[in-house]
Amino acid sequence: MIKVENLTKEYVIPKKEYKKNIVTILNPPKEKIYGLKNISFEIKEGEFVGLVGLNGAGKTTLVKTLSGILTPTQGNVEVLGYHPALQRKAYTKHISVIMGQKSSLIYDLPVIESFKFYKDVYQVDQRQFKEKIDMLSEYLGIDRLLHIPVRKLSLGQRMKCEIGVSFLHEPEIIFLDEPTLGLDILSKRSILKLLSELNRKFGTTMILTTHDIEDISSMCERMILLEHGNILYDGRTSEFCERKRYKLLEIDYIRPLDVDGIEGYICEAKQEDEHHVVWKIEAEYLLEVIGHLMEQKESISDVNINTVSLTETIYELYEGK
Ligand SMILES: Nc1ncnc2c1ncn2[C@@H]1O[C@H](COP(=O)(O)OP(=O)(O)OP(=O)(O)O)[C@@H](O)[C@H]1O
Repeated sequence: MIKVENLTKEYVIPKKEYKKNIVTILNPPKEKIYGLKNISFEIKEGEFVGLVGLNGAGKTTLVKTLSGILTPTQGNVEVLGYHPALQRKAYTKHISVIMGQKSSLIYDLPVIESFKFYKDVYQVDQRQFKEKIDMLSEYLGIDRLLHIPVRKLSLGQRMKCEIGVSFLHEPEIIFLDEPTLGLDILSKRSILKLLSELNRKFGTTMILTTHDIEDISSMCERMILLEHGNILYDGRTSEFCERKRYKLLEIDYIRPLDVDGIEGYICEAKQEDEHHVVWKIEAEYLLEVIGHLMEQKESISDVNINTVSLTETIYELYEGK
């Protein structure tokens, strides 16, 4: 459904600092910035993929390239058999793009007017439109919002309406660029849950970008982690979480601990006081370490296990720790 081969996207921008002379004044030098560097992957129909990465990782560049807004500098992008940037008009009938920072709704008019506008844009017939409105308002719980001007909606309510509008023409793919930006934790959860249900109910392929891996860990089976335009990880989210997750073992001890045979599993040891140490262990070695501690339980007065957040784990991965 989505096939990306050796995709590179460069931006050419004016150089900030350069020596001024007659040549450079007449022809100011430019520099290249890489949005994406030679990346390849495929996405199958019905997948819900999380695109994760820090600021500037290339998430928006990838979404814009996949949705036909940007043209690749090099490489090949094929979505639903289309070349998005070259066949944009025919292609956009099959997709929707939701951007957390931008609204596709008409700010001063009641929400229903935006639905009517997109009905005409996508040439949805009147009977289908009525059915869709009924179904979406019930599903998204937006029926009482339809007659309120967009400007009076909360961010969470607006996002539900954005999702409603984006489903009007039954797109095969929805690109969501940080749809939960600025939402409080409850609205965020409710939007993510809705998206996950819509993906399951309609089989719509969804590509969601976020900074926050915790957002996607429960709903996207697959994640692609980007860093400086490269793919750092592409695979099952659960596998990433299991493999990369760290545990913190807080140990209170009476006598010095014997770490023979397990010292290799302790990524970090923080001696908090004379009888209290915190070990950072990769989750997959936790049982072995606990087993080893059990053998010296007379020396130990208490052990607590905590989990390091996934976001923190990703930051460490970026920093190459
Ligand atoms: N229009 C542009 N002109 C020049 N450089 C750009 C442009 N858009 C993006 N870039 C650069 O491309 C790189 C990737 O940016 P992009 O916006 O795709 O990252 P992102 O992962 O979406 O970041 P964020 O989470 O901050 O939105 C960055 O170095 C950015 O400065």
